[in-house]
Amino acid sequence: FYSSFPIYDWPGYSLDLFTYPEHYCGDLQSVYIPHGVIMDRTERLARNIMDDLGDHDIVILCVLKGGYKFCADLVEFIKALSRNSRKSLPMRVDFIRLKSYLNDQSTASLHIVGEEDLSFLRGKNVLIVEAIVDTGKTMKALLKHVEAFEPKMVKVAGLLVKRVSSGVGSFPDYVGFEIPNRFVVGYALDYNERFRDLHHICVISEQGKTKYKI
Ligand SMILES: Oc1ncnc2c1N=NC2
Repeated sequence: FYSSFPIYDWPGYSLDLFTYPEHYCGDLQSVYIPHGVIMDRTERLARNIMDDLGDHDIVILCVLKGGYKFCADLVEFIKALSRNSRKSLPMRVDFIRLKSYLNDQSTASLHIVGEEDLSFLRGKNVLIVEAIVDTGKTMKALLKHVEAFEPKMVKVAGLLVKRVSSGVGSFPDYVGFEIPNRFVVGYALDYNERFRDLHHICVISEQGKTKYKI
């Protein structure tokens, strides 16, 4: 898979080039992926998904909480394609809530919050939509859990992929951006529930990590 950033150690854009909430002043290091770029990449992923799955009936399984923005925007682009092209993709949208990070460390265990029964996936084509696949441990555990309900097919769309190439995890079928091992926030990605109200995907600063550390 080609790396989406030609130079691996891309530092991100200066914060002075964009707008972001005043209450995060000092808590961010750089704008890593501006909102507009996220949207343009998501639009192309929607076309790839439609090309592959346009003749299926699928269930979108949105992984909360971090995946809610990516999922909402991806579904909007798929809807736009379905009403403006010969192909259309009947979709149902369902949600699963995972909690796997404390501060910026994975807690390794897959913790499903709330409903664990996914029997509605039986015999269905499932597209799991997640904001970030880091080591891949969470996604591997989630795939095992989903497959136990015998879906017809399971595909994964991940906006960001970090270290899965060296980790235990499986590579998503649709990837927005491959990024180096930096802790990023924004576009619903959080650090201890903060920064979900940030438009762009940004690199958190040391001050931000300290300020919101639990
Ligand atoms: O960079 C990250 N930012 C937010 N959440 C997670 C990250 N990596 N794994 C989970």
